[in-house]
Amino acid sequence: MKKSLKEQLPERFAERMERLLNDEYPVFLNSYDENIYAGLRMNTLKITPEEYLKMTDQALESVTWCPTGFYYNGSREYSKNPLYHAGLYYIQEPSAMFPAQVLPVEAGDHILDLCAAPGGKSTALAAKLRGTGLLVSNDISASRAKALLKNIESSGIRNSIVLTEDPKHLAGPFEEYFDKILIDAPCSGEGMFRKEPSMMRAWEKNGPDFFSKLQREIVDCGVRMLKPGGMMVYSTCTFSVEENEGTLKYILDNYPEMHVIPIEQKGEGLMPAHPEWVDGPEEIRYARRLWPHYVKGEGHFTALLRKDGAEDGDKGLSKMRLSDESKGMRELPEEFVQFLKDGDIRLDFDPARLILQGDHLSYLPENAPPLGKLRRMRTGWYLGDIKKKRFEPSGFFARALRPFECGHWIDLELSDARVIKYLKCETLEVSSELPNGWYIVGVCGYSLGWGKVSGGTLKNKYPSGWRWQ
Ligand SMILES: C[S@@+](CC[C@H](N)C(=O)[O-])C[C@H]1O[C@@H](n2cnc3c(N)ncnc32)[C@H](O)[C@@H]1O
Repeated sequence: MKKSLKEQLPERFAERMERLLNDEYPVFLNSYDENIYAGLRMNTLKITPEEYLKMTDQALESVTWCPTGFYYNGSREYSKNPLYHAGLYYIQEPSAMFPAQVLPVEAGDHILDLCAAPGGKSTALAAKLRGTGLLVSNDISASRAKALLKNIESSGIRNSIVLTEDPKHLAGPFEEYFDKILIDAPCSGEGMFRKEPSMMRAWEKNGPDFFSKLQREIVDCGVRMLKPGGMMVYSTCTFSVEENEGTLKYILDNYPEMHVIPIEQKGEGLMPAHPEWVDGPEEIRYARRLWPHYVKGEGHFTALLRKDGAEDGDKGLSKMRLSDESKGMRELPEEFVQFLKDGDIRLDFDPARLILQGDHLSYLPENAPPLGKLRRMRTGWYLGDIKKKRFEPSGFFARALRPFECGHWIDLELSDARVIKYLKCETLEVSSELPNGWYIVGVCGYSLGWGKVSGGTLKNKYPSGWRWQ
């Protein structure tokens, strides 16, 4: 007979939890018999929750600790919905919405998401920035960062840089550079055993001892990169004391300028952390534990910290120690100008922020830092390629455009069969009256990608890697 989830828990894990939770342990254990919760978070760069709820008859219940988050029934319908493909919402485990919600983001902030793949928290932080400032999303794993890049691009985020560096290589050049930092640390994943039972096997190989050491190395880098007066979120999806209260105690012991501060965001079932478990200072209690027997979500831990010192308001200007090898342009390339004119694109581009790397034309976020030789996947808004004296726009360019920014826009109703055909990269029939040229194909006013019209037929330019399966 197949073992229940409870019976599959690693023995050492079960023993530790029993010791930790005492009388509460049986209730905690029973949570493994309960269903997991599926969540989605609205991408407010594109739509507000109110606008989305008006558009749909879906029954969505609010996540109490995230105003843009909702529970849904877990049906595949949500990931097969063209509105999902248009980047209107991100599918995210409800407890995982808490850390980005907790970071108080202000317009113009320079934010670092240090362990960012696959981008659940980066996409939320970008939405909070509302197109201002800069988001640097980093993950040490280049393979995991591919998913991060796709999520950033399909969410229509223009002001981000995606790096794949070891945090140790970032700490020097970005010393005291960031206003806000989120460290959603690699961890032993105990809080995810119910959702992803395969993590139990991984835990047996590398558990809390392994991860708490790694977390300390990462937070050392994070603290260095935080400006005086800046704020940092530290989060994990594990229960272990070493990786949660233990890492906070490590930060407080080693960096007297860092303090754990109260989290303003309220929500049902959020519980205080436990300084007494590590014989640590009382302020550790401000951090929040999300236990599966108290919240409608998986296990998580989140702390908000502040570094002493006054914020100087001088966002992003710092002692960067890298040379700038990607200089902006003096004027817009001819091919790009022609494309903007033909596609009736109503945006002003500052040539000094345009960079050409090989064929790739990108638009840098305002005051983007020089990156020297740091390993990167994207520098800003990747617009397209200049090839054979022509500009070929990227899917990312399309995704971040809104109807009032582009006159050549073919908008389809959700019920139009051509929407799915488009997402499957098929050719579409369009009105023969449409002048030839590049067009955005949109659904309900939200951009999906490019197409090229010629004599009543639209040649599909949807990125093949994004193809509807
Ligand atoms: C919990 S996951 C991050 C999830 C992500 N924040 C999100 O919301 O989608 C932790 C990430 O840390 C990355 N990681 C592991 N070791 C790292 C290190 N030394 N520096 C930076 N990232 C690291 C892993 O590749 C993994 O993607």
